[in-house]
Amino acid sequence: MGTKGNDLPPNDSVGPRLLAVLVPLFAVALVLYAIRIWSRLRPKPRLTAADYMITVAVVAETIAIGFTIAAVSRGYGRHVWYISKDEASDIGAFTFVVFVIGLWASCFGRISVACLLLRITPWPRWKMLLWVIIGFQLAALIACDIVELIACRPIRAAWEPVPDSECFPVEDMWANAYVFISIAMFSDAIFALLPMVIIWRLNRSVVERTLITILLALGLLAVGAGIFKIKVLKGYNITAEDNAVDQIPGYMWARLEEILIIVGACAPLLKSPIEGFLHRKFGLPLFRPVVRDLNSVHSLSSTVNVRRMKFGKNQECSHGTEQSREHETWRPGTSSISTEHVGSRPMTDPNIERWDDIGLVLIHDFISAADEAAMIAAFHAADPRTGGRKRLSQHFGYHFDYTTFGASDTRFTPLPPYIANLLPRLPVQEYLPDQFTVQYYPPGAGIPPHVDTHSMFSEALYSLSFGSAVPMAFKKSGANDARKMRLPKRSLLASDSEPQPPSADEPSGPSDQPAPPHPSPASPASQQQPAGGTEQREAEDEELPSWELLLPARSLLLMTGASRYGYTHGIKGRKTDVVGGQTVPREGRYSITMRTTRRGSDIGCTCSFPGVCDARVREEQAAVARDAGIPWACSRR
Ligand SMILES: O=C(O)CCC(=O)C(=O)O
Ligand SMILES: [Fe+2]
Repeated sequence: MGTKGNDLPPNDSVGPRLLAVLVPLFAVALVLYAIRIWSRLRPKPRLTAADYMITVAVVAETIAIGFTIAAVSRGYGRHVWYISKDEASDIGAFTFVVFVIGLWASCFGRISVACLLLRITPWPRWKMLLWVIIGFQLAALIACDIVELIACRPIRAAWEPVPDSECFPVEDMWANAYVFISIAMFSDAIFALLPMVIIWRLNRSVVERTLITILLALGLLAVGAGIFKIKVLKGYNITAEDNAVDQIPGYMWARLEEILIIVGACAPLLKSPIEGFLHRKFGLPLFRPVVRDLNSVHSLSSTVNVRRMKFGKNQECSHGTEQSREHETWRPGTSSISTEHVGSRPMTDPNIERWDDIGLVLIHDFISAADEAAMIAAFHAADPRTGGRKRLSQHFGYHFDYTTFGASDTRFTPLPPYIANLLPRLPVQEYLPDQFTVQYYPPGAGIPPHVDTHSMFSEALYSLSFGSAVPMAFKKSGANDARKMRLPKRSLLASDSEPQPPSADEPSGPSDQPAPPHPSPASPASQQQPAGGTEQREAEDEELPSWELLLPARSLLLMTGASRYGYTHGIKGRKTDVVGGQTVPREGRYSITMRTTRRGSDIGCTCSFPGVCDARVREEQAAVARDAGIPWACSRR
């Protein structure tokens, strides 16, 4: 020993202080992890790759902390002169395990964050980057652990003196560590940056976005710990006699980094539990979209007394089976819709027509003639075709996905100014559309009757009409529509590039339906669930209320509640329409359909119109198949 007698430092240990920092923080990480997994398992299991990855990280860190405690109990943290040979050997072996396994905790923690970001990132380039990061993390983990394990022959020489052993040169081991640290820092920087970019583009309330950002920012603490680790490692002398004690600060920062990665990865998932807690304890509203009074946002209505528009309880697409069962009593024709209310105008503003009982609002002159001309020019600058017979579509924001009737996760086209400028003026401001389909309907083109997918899009749907007027046909959904939902293929395809199958629902010829709408009350027969076969169902569906509503050029239609969930809408493919008793030839008509996508656990629907809810239909099909013993793979949730 080089240091003798009085020169020896006192026989104390920094080990307990090391544990005093690491153990409580690790306990916090475990609690966060438990809450995360708990919230992902209830009401029904929704574990994703990110959850499995973080579980690997937590198991690895549990082992690392366990071996750290074992090492401290054998004297890790004491000066070398007060440790026996056996203790030194144990400490060396235990901390060796921690170095090898600790890498798993940090790597799988980062991979878990990457999996989470992959789910919410719409941009393919960022997705690619995330996959590259996952690849690098795995490669670095494997390479680092292999180097650690083969560095010394025999392996024991890595932590205790062994005669005639051979180890890699110290410089090579440092190079290995620096490569790993660089990859880690790069990944952490991306993880810190990317969520900010994504979250602030989501159509969520500012409060919600701020909460998610703060929670995600916790991950930045791990970056800080990584920087400290590098700092102390730089000053570390591996050949110093008392190097086990000198190692402790670097050891502590390395474990802190691992634990903070786990904390950072779990924290954003706590949004829902925190939201629920704030709601229960302090009565704060849930982060749910709320519908604003048209008066307060729309200049056209600023001087009139518009009835406040809210989603009634039986119109809201809410979560919870109990509530949805309760709503199953809803039948076409039994709501408070009657000719008394429908078609009347409860306000004096001639620009706004509304049918509150079915949640339908039509705002006339929503855009100016100059805006209309600019929109038409913008559409044809991108697609000059006007002579065809088929509907043409252009997609902005998340593209409409004609295979799922939802929105693409990956295809996103930034909004042109003419669409972006509409957003602040939309009546429902609490959530804004992020899926836009601009369509051109040449004379004779239409769109089959359909209910926009319940599970994939939020309640409010918009259709902005321009170019010319067209009657939109509404019909209460009946058993026949429910039957159609069960067919494997439905199609709204229409553009030349996306051929539209012929639809029996699109007869040509003049309309004999007047506008504005006057749906007749349903006959008692239609209020019963039909018991007979297809023909009987179709016959009964014929009796359901239907009407056509003329959508004038420059008007904005807002569908919510029953008109959104419980009615089909469509445009008959005709060359002429009867408007006010006059036969009017159709002209080219344009529309912008605006929808808000549901993502992740928001997908799915237990709303008041289960008969035509696509999510419910899939669940039913899966249940039937399960009961019949047929393996069924389809479940969107
Ligand atoms: O063109 C319209 O106004 C409506 C289009 C529509 O219903 C749809 O794309 O789902
Ligand atoms: Fe639609």
